[in-house]
Amino acid sequence: MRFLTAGESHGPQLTAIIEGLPSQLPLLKADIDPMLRKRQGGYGRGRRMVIETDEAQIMSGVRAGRTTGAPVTLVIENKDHRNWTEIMSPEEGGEPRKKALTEARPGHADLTGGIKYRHKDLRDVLERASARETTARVAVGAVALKLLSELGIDGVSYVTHLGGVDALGTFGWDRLDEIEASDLRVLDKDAEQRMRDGIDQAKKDGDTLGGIVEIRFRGLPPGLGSYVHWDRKLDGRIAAAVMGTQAIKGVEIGTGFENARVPGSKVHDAVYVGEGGHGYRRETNGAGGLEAGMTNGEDLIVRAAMKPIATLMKSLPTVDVVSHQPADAAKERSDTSAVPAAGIVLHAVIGWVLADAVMERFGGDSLPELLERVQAARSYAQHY
Ligand SMILES: Cc1cc2nc3c(=O)[nH]c(=O)nc-3n(C[C@H](O)[C@H](O)[C@H](O)COP(=O)(O)O)c2cc1C
Ligand SMILES: C=C(O[C@@H]1CC(C(=O)O)=C[C@@H](OP(=O)(O)O)[C@H]1O)C(=O)O
Repeated sequence: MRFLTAGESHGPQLTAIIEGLPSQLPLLKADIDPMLRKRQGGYGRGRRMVIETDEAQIMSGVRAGRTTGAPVTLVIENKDHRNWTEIMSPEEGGEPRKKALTEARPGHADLTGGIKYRHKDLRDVLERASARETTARVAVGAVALKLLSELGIDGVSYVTHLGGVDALGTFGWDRLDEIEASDLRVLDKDAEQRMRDGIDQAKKDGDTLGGIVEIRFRGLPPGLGSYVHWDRKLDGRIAAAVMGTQAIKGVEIGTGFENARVPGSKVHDAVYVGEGGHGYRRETNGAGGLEAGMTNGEDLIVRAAMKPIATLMKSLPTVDVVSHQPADAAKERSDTSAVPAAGIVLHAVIGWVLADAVMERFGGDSLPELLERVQAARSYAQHY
């Protein structure tokens, strides 16, 4: 499968085209919109999220609630565009240049993007670098998650750290409702309050905060991805999708970094004969569900570090790219922290990688065909 996204942060809309979905997949707008709404949430987001009420329009590839096998086009309107029509107009004229942004923000795409694409109004850079684009990837990911759910695979994201405050890392699938009920997506009420206080303080100080999110999937059949060639390894493909997300600066699978500190006997997950004498089971999951670039049937566990937002109200020193004089970095309207939202984005982009790996391994032009093949592979693994 493949997809492309297009659209600027303050342009009229975001567009995504997905190609390669099987036919007969039940798909409604209602399968996509709740995830878009979740991505907008989280304590610490800026005023833009009050303006937008993201919803997807399905413009092709679906009839009567089922995919046809043709490319699926998704459109999400930018409600804020009405305030930016002159500035974002594709027509020539003086108006679009009036609000030129020239004080490059350290940590954002501004300076290098300006040099690379020869822009002196850095708005031409930030409009596409902006994480507004993640709306389109979440819409695409929601479709991928729908496909996975038909195969009995689902996932969740939650926050384990925000701006110096740790939340409980332990997780049980029975606590899903608790995660969804928290606007910081944490399981620990005490930590949640301290995170909230930290965000309030950062906002007062004109500063920003980052954090760590964990994403888990369950129900994955063994053997997605492959060890036979580097670019087919699923851990690499997941890491690329995670690192390809705005502001993500670190990724870990299972107990990744901790593994470097302890002996192998404390790292690797011993294998035992499965329940009733069939199949296999493990009692630990340090591998995070991946061995040699393949799913091993255990839960997939991915952790990602988000840096603090680059736009600071207490500006960092920079240089004006037109006057070439020292300046304070531009103050754009911005989030103070967007860690829970990043978790939703990562849930979506990992969902895409998994759905893509499912289609690659099992193929099938229609969902019933795909289901038969997945079922056969699960049964084979059970009796291997
Ligand atoms: C959900 C989400 C919201 C974000 N909101 C902002 C924001 O309001 N202001 C900002 O400067 N950066 C924000 N970012 C991060 C920037 O888009 C990102 O730092 C920038 O594009 C530079 O890319 P890099 O951090 O990956 O190097 C956000 C990122 C995510 C994932
Ligand atoms: C629009 C979104 O996030 C934006 C991401 C972003 C950035 O620089 O990445 C900057 C801000 O844009 P604006 O100046 O329009 O408020 C965020 O609001 C969104 O998440 O939908």
